[in-house]
Amino acid sequence: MMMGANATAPFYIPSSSLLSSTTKHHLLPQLKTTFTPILTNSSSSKSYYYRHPTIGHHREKRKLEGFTVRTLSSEEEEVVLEEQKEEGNKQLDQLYQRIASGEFTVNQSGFPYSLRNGLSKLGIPSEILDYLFKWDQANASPQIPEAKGQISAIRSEPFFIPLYRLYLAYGGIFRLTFGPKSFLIVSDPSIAKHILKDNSKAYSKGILAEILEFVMGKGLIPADGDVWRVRRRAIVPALHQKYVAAMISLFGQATDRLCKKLDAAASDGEDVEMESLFSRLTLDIIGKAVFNYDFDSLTNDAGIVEAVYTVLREAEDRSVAPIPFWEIPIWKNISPRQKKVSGALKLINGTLDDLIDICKRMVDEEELQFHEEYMNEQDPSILHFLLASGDDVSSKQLRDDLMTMLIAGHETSAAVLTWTFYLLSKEPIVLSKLQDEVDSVLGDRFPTIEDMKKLKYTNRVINESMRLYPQPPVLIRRSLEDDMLGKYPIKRGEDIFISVWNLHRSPNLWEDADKFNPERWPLDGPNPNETNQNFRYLPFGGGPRKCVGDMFASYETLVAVAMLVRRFNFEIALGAPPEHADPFKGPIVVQVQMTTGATIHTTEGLNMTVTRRLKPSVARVLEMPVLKVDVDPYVNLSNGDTLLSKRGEVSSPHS
Ligand code: HEM
Repeated sequence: MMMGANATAPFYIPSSSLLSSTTKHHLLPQLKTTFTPILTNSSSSKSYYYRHPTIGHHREKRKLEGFTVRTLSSEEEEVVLEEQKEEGNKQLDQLYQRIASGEFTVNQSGFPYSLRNGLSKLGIPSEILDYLFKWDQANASPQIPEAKGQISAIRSEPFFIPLYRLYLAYGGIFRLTFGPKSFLIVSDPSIAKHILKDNSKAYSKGILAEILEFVMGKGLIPADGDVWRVRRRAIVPALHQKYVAAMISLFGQATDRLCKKLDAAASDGEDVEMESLFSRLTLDIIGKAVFNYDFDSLTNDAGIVEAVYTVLREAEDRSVAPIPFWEIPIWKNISPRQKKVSGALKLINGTLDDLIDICKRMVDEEELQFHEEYMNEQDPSILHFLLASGDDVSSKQLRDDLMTMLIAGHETSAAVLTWTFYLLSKEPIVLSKLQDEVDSVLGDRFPTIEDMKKLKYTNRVINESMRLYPQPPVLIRRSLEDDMLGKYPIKRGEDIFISVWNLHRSPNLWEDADKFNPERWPLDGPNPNETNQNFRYLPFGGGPRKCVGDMFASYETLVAVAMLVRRFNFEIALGAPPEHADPFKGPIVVQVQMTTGATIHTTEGLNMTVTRRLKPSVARVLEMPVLKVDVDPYVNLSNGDTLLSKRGEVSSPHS
């Protein structure tokens, strides 16, 4: 699809006088789907502004016949952006006023506090009160700043967004109270390091373990204490270097299947919903990698694939549910949804048991010489390694671990890919730089382990995407004993959210924190991680419970991004969900909305238009005199392609 000359210029539908309120009522919903509002009913001008990337397209223009529509001049555009910014500031001011009014602040209790409060109301200046109550302050421990609110305030948007606003107001640690529930929200790198690494023994997975029990049992993510120690020691060796290197060809083959699907969509001119495709890509990969099972979910939707998604959605819904409805005994038996979840779990568990049996038989028949980098060529899966290692474990525990890895290694990688492509669609310069690197490193080959080090810029793009969209956006812990967090004492049993989102987007820790800027990570610098970034960057967590699949996931996303951008260009599709001005970020426009379960999802999918790329080298050849031969490069082929596009497209990679 060609872009018009004013491709990104906002359009302006002059004031409401042109649109009667009935017309507006009937037409605006329609216009909204076609022309995305960047600000409606602005207070100063009562006008409607629209921005649409393909406004130059004839079909779109016709929809506005009967209305005066014109492009905003650059001065007008500035006014619009200024208005947006003002609107954002106004809302932020309102939030601060509400905070200052004490709406969110829990009253401290006790006689000294009441006395001080009473004297203050009588007009005694605060300096005098400070002097009088010095003894009280000296004896009391510092109190963690406290905020309270309505659960509905958090449920209207992804919960980490209000947590970010409260962080800006309350700082690196504060208590958030909703009715009887209370959480500590940590957004300070040194406190995060203390909890995750320095004093990690004093913390458990808390609520997370309770929520995930139904699906992961005592698998590695929810497990604590001895079970965790034993299982971690058994599983980590299975992800040795030789295994991860072997996985690279699996990543390549799976991505190639996705390329074929996109190829078909590009030929048919159909838009594609990339979020679900990424989810299927990573499900296919993790199934093979963990227990040698081909879900083939890119072509198959039924049975086990549907069961996996039923269970995943349930786990995600439970993780953001205000009350544990699933614990109501009668609910389990009568709720159709809960019955569906039980059925799905039964099917998955049965399949896993079968796979464990098959693998056990394979291991029994094998002439086995187990060593550190052991790998069965026919079945390099983690399950095969564990059984061959003589892992002395119950079938239930093994199943819990497999299920944990299936979930942990699936939605996370899919979410990283989704948001990376979303970010790339917004920054064509980054995309073309990325394509240059991939062209020169890979050519038409499948990627190999050696390429992983060479795809430096691709890696930086993914590092930056994981900074802006960390998966998961918060890490959950519970204190097992009294402890000190910074200068604040805390009691045993505190539920803690470490907001990776806040750490990764803190204006105090990052320059232009909200900007997608892969260049912030120098190509010749170290690969950023929690250690060299002093716990301000935690894409894979940190300390003893750091992700066991970090290298696996890094290579998986590298291969997928490299192979996809080599072959295609990606743009947000026409008719994708409207852009919304985010009042808290001034003129920055978010086009794809977020929602959460365990990872950050889009609300309506990532709809993209995918077009095949022309190889730069071919384009250059075509500019040369060679073109004088009798072949018209633009001649139409029977399938609607031109010869140019046929020749210029990057062919399917071959090993
Ligand atoms: C880009 C993809 C991935 C991201 C962003 C990611 C992120 C994380 C994070 C942040 C943690 C720490 C959780 C915490 O401290 O509470 C974690 C733990 C874990 N991850 Fe990943 N992960 C990814 C891929 C994978 C893959 C592919 C696997 C398996 C092959 C995996 C397996 C695990 C396991 C088993 C744990 C728990 C470790 C433990 O508690 O000892 N992850 N992951």
